[in-house]
Amino acid sequence: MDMHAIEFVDVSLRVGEDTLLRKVDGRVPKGRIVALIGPSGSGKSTLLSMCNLMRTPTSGEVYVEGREVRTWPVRELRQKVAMVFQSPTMFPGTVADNLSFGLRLHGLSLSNPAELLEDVGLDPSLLDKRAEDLSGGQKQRVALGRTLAMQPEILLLDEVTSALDVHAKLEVERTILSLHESRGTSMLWVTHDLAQARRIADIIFFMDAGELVEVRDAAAFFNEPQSAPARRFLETMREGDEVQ
Ligand SMILES: Nc1ncnc2c1ncn2[C@@H]1O[C@H](COP(=O)(O)OP(=O)(O)OP(=O)(O)O)[C@@H](O)[C@H]1O
Repeated sequence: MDMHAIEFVDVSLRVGEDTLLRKVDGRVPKGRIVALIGPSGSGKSTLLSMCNLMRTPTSGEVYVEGREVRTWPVRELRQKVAMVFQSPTMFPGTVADNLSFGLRLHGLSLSNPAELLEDVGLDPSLLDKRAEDLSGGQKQRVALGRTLAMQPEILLLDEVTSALDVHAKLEVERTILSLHESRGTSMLWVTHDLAQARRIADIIFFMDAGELVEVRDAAAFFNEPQSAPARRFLETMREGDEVQ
């Protein structure tokens, strides 16, 4: 039995002259939340993209539930490992249409859209509204609901609250945490918000210049980062006003 949702083994990615990822080794244990943090351009989004075959390594392997990603049928993999982005795209049509979008691509329909909407903290009366008329926070919840309709076991979250105001950010964050509790979904969550990383993470992955420099228990990391780049990063972020 494999206890890891995702496992990176010596993963490198080179594009032309550039090395985007350098010998990344790390594990996302099943049912845990890993916050992926680090300076802009350090390779966080690139690392996420290796988990569902949006990109493939130049060398090394990525395992999802013990199976190397390149041996998964791509549709099956993307059902199991779903991604939510910073700015949710709403398709023309109603909220209900948007919730069932992924399932329809697989020739399936959504059995209980009202319940799904409640799961992401929205009122079922919104089902018939035009999705494009929703607020940013509501759109992000619909995007989450659309992803959850596929019943993924692993969620890749790429700065999913950074386009939201503080109130909507906390609400969406709480929604994700309660889904995590009820469904046990494993998560690899990129965030620029250190206060958020402290609130949500079991484990921290700290990246710098394409390397996964620290993989640590979250409390231990914030108490005492071990590497010089992590210490510098925490100091810079604490001086900035991004963190409240
Ligand atoms: N196709 C590509 N070819 C060359 N360089 C690329 C390509 N895609 C991304 N990069 C570079 O790879 C580096 C890592 O990018 P990535 O988006 O993964 O960083 P990030 O840590 O997610 O940054 P941010 O926090 O700003 O979103 C950046 O320097 C980026 O410019």
